[in-house]
Amino acid sequence: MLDKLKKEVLEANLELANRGLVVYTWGNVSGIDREKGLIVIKPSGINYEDLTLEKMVVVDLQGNIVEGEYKPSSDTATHLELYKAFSEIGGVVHTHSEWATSYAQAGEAIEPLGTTHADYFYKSIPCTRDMLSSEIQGDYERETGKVIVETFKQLNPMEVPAVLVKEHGPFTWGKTPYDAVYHSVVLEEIAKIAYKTNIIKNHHCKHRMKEELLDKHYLRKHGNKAYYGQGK
Ligand SMILES: O=C(CO)[C@@H](O)[C@H](O)COP(=O)(O)O
Repeated sequence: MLDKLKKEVLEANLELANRGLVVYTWGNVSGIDREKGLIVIKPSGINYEDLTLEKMVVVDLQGNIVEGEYKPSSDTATHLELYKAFSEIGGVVHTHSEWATSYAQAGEAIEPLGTTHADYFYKSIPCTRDMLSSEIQGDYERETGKVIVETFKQLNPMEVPAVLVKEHGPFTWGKTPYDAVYHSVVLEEIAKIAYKTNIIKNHHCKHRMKEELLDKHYLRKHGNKAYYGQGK
């Protein structure tokens, strides 16, 4: 059952690892067959290199295991909330990738700073609000999904296919599991570039080496003449 989707989800999980977005068993990818109302997701706690088609887990939209010997990812309830709320998505990814997770832990959105961002995400990439104690103590993963959906009340999830869950990490989505992984890879790059852009903007021109040291080294290497004087 769902052999094609299982293959897509397996390959998407392996792509996540190949792209260096996950360490050990962190993160997970799922895909949905909307006609059947079934979701294929990574098994919980299994290393990426040990993943096989047979180990993929099939659940229904209530999270009941329909097929598979392993426990579904501990984030399954979050994935399910997103599939229920975002009708156009076909795949969901969660990672703890370094740069996007750093923004999530800091509780900071990633603002659009250049065309690289704008090519993939229309507006800021939001960070969710603080979770309430009742949400944390309750079904945290389901409540995480509901808070993500709440964050997108005024946003189109197909225009901004990513979110930073505060004090946790990023979730991305797309029309297919591969599409969702693609957005995770792009998100990580954009987070890295955004951080470095902000560092440059806040610290640039505040520092310059000593002029005499610049002169001494450059002129010593270039025959005591500035390039224009070498006549070459
Ligand atoms: O966010 C978390 C833990 O903080 C999870 O995503 C783990 O990183 C992976 O859990 P499984 O998918 O293996 O249950």
